[in-house]
Amino acid sequence: MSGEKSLKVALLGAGTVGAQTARILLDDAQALAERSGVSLELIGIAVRTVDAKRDVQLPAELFTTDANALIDQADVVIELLGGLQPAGDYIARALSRGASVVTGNKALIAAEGARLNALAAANGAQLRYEAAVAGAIPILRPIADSLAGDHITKVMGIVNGTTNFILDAMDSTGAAFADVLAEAQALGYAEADPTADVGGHDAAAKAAILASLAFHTTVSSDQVHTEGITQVTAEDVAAAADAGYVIKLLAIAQKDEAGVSVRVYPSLIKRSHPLASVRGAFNAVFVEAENAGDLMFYGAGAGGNPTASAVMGDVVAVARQLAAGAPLPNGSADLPVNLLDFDQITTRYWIGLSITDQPGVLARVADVFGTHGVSIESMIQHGGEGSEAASLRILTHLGTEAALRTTVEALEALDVVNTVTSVMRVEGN
Ligand SMILES: NC(=O)C1=CN([C@@H]2O[C@H](COP(=O)(O)OP(=O)(O)OC[C@H]3O[C@@H](n4cnc5c(N)ncnc54)[C@H](O)[C@@H]3O)[C@@H](O)[C@H]2O)C=CC1
Ligand SMILES: N[C@@H](CC=O)C(=O)O
Ligand code: NA
Repeated sequence: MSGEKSLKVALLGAGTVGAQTARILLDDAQALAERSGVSLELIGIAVRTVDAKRDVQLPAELFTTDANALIDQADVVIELLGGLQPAGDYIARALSRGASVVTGNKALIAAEGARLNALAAANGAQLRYEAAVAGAIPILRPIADSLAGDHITKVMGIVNGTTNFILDAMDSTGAAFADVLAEAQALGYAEADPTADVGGHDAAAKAAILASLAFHTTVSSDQVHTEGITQVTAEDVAAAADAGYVIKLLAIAQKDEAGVSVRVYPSLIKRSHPLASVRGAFNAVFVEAENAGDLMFYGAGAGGNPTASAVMGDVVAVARQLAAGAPLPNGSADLPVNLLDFDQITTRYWIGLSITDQPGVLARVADVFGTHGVSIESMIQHGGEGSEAASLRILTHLGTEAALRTTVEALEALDVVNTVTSVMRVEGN
């Protein structure tokens, strides 16, 4: 396709992100042509319903319900439908005929990225997905290109806008999470099925993509230890605040001599930590590399316009490469991965207990921690006077997940413990 003065662009989907992408393609056509070295002609938009109400007024003649016919005429296909299918088949169809693809579909890339990347390479096509991780933030290209001469050891960040929006509102207004979720959905941050957000699966897909690129390997979302925020209560948020912490859903990909660990869970971080000030639907990602040291990337992690910006950045990158007829860069996603068992991970923990307040109870609880090799940093008790139950929040020093699991099991079996109300990790310094 090199040497063409115009590239035919097919858009699949005109939802939150697709509609804004179409707007930019149409409104900024001249600037995009100048930056790409080739003009980008939007030849059609595949949708389910041609006359559905949309966020942006778009020319009716562009709409079609025949995605396959549209893909078969395109040089570049932008997939913004979401979900594994039919998005996966559409992308494979495009790549198989040598058309390049830009997508924001983290669920699909985290599940089938290796196969689709191989298909792209085999057909001389490009597959780009900057929008899939942390919305508008340029993070995949910095990891894959700017840091290609370094060794990344850790990527840690807030990569889901919906859950950050919810946790931030719970922290600043004391709201319960169900009340804030509807607002995040209305603002276009949430996935079509918001359980992907609140269950941590969206962040897990992003963590898998980050780990794959950072460590030049293939990690899929089902290899990511995943916990969401559905169990986080207003009481947890308030107790964390009292202790000087804020709760954030973190995605962490880490590599050392022992192996690679990729995990997503709600974590306490100190209020003075830079991630604590990431508010609303904003995202932030820390990258640690051997030579570069610490880097931080921050910006809008969700929403139509920010995500469309990342999509369009990829479209221009694809177009430049096609216009130049340059050979595709070599990827290096083929190193074997030694994924650590989650039990081997070491962090600090914050454990909430409802206890029967009676003499000697604290000593018995402390003894359980000691017996399982988890050392306590601090213990805070609330309530209990004049009533039977008291709440206890315990912060530990470093311990393994295996030790934590057996500690929690032993606590649950203790007659003075009514329930273990929460178990969270503490991250950052
Ligand atoms: N909304 C956001 O903030 C972000 C979204 N993304 C990703 O971008 C993609 C699109 O997300 P949104 O625009 O938010 O979703 P959306 O649900 O607003 O839009 C998707 C559109 O595709 C249409 N669609 C779905 N299946 C179809 C099919 N088989 N044929 C024709 N049309 C079909 C839907 O009717 C809907 O209009 C997803 O992969 C999502 O994960 C990525 C980053 C941020
Ligand atoms: N639902 C996602 C959208 C962007 O990836 C989020 O909330 O971050
Ligand atoms: Na991004």
